[in-house]
Amino acid sequence: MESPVIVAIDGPSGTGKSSTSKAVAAKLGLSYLDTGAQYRAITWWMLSNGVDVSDTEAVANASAKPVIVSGTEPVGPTITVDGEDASGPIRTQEVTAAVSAVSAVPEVRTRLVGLQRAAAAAAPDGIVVEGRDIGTTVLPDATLKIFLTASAEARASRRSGELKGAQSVQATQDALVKRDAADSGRKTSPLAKADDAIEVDTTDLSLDQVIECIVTLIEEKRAAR
Ligand SMILES: Nc1ncnc2c1ncn2[C@@H]1O[C@H](COP(=O)(O)OP(=O)(O)O)[C@@H](O)[C@H]1O
Ligand SMILES: Nc1ccn([C@@H]2O[C@H](COP(=O)(O)OP(=O)(O)O)[C@@H](O)[C@H]2O)c(=O)n1
Repeated sequence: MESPVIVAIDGPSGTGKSSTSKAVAAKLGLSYLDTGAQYRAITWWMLSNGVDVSDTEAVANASAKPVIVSGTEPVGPTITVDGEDASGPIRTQEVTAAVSAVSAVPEVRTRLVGLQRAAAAAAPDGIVVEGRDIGTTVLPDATLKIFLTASAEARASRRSGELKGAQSVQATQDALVKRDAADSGRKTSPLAKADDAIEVDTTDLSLDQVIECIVTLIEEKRAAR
């Protein structure tokens, strides 16, 4: 039997990681894990339980408490915190504004990286895992590593399409750039391209083109084994 294929997809916000990873996993019959959703989930728990997210020690001390479970089916990924569906509340702007501070705390990362490696090891046919440090830290031996990029303008316009006018494109772009800087500048496994990752600039590509490109790269890797 073929050994499971492990695909790491990293990159800044709005480059298309989630949409591409889900579609690629569904096409190839692989599992799917959104690690950003896990960082959002732990952040939501901190905010809901009165933990001051700017207090690193308080966040570290609470980091083992929430029970976070991710469902890895690409057509219907799920996330629960202490048994409660968290898929809606983790997408609020309040969580988005706080997540970089929480995800910079080493104890939070150690906890979630453990869950992420366990999910990859448990995937029967392989998995597509998306995030910021999958190729560099979580799964350094991945079969294929992709680093997605896109201009800040393209990313902001994609995101504000999703927010349906709740925020101006400029405000969305400013918030994205600020979060990328925090994620790239933190000490513990910052957002970074692994040396052996393939960079794909999605600025002028359609979602279908990006999906096709990654499916082809995976098939090439499989054929070479
Ligand atoms: N290549 C692309 N061209 C146009 N829109 C895209 C492309 N890739 C993704 N999108 C759209 O951009 C938005 C953000 O994509 P998403 O997959 O959530 O990015 P990320 O996970 O990197 O933050 C979504 O609305 C998605 O449909
Ligand atoms: N592997 C990962 C994934 C996300 N994150 C953090 O989680 C946040 C939210 O990730 P996300 O993928 O949901 O963000 P979007 O790009 O979808 O808005 C990021 O801004 C990072 O602070 C991380 O630190 N490491």
